[in-house]
Amino acid sequence: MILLETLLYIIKNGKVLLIRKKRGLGAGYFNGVGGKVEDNEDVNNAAIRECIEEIGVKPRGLKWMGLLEFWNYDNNAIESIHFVHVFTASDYNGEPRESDEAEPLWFNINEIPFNSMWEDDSLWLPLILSGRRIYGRFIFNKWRMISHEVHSICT
Ligand SMILES: Nc1[nH]c(=O)nc2c1ncn2[C@H]1C[C@H](O)[C@@H](COP(=O)(O)OP(=O)(O)OP(=O)(O)O)O1
Repeated sequence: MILLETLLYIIKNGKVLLIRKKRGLGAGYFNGVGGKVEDNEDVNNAAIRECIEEIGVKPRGLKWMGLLEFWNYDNNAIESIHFVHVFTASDYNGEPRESDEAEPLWFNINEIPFNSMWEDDSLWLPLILSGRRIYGRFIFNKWRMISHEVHSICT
């Protein structure tokens, strides 16, 4: 199963807006807003739509910050491969609100709750928050990370 997905981080006044995910893959973890790209949708529009659906705000000033691959094995068989386009946004319209999918919360950029996030996030999110574009590939077995690589993208 190959999946195309998005993640978006709104960064404003030295803080980043995360969600506590309430259901689906990674439920209970803090993460950016995001989800699956729909048929005939580009990744930018998917990132905007997911933000509106999950926390009720329209992000502005979107920047494409990189591509992450999450390969999840179940012993020797591939269970899923996720291609995730990552964006930042510098502003938004509306007021963040909770939905049945997500609870939005602001964190200082240097106080990200990595202990309550996906294992891979501490390896790449600080780079993105410092303005670097990246490519990363993370290999999991039953969603426990077994190897990783992270590269800056030359611009
Ligand atoms: N290892 C990982 N680290 C990370 O930071 N985010 C990950 C991740 N593996 C998956 N994700 C993110 C990417 C994407 O935004 C989201 C996909 O989860 P889901 O399939 O539950 O999506 P949703 O249910 O929110 O999407 P929809 O079905 O479109 O509503 O999880």
